[in-house]
Amino acid sequence: MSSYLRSWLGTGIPAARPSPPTQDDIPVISRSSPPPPDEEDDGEATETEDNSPPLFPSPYSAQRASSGVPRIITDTQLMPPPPPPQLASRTPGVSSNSSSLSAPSTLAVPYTTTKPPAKLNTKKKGKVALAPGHSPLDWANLKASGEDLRGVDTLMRIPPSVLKQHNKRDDAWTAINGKVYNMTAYLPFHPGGEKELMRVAGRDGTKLFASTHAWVNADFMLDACLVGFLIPEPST
Ligand code: HEM
Repeated sequence: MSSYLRSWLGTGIPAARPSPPTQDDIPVISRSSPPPPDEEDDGEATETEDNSPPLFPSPYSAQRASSGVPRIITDTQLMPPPPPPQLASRTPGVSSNSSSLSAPSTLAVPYTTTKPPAKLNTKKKGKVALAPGHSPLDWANLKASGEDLRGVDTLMRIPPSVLKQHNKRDDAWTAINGKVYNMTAYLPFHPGGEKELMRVAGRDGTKLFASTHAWVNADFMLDACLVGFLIPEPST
């Protein structure tokens, strides 16, 4: 049994010992311990309660006598730690691995924090400052007011030649997706400005409208301004 324990406890302990420990090398055990086996033991429990666990190895075991208290081998003793990374000479975001084909170092600073942000398209997209009382909400209120924004009594079939005549600021029509709108009242409400809106006055503005803001619902914005439907030019 003791040889088994010795082999178990001896795992990882350097084989070469300077000299076998003497009795003086064995640590003094100061706590109350069971009497040595050669002392008399009447087998009765002691009166004071002793809840301390027995010492291991047993204070009088051959194991303790021969080798002293076994050393506890730590992981560091078994396997030396890796060499420290060259933190001082490290360039943030650049892998210390020289191979360009290798995977990026996990210590590398995330790409997003090292790369300067791509230049945002700061070019003004053309939103203009609308005059007071010409916000989108004001336009919605004007539409709902019931005021006549069409300028015509009935919906018409409008050929391009007729549309072309309504190309002035005070009389501006345009066709979008086959519907013709009188956009005169809307001009000061247009977030892109009157000038841009006038580019489609008197003509089919479907293409320009869609390429500028396909997300805008022209049918909803100008429903109160509908004057008719675009038809092909009648042949003469
Ligand atoms: C005739 C129908 C049109 C209507 C109902 C209309 C409506 C609108 C609306 C609601 C916005 C605000 C969009 C937003 O904030 O997302 C807007 C912005 C704009 N519109 Fe129009 N628009 C029309 C035609 C045009 C045309 C023909 C042009 C000419 C290029 C144009 C140029 C612009 C521009 C440059 C902006 C600012 C875009 C931005 O800020 O991103 N619009 N328009």
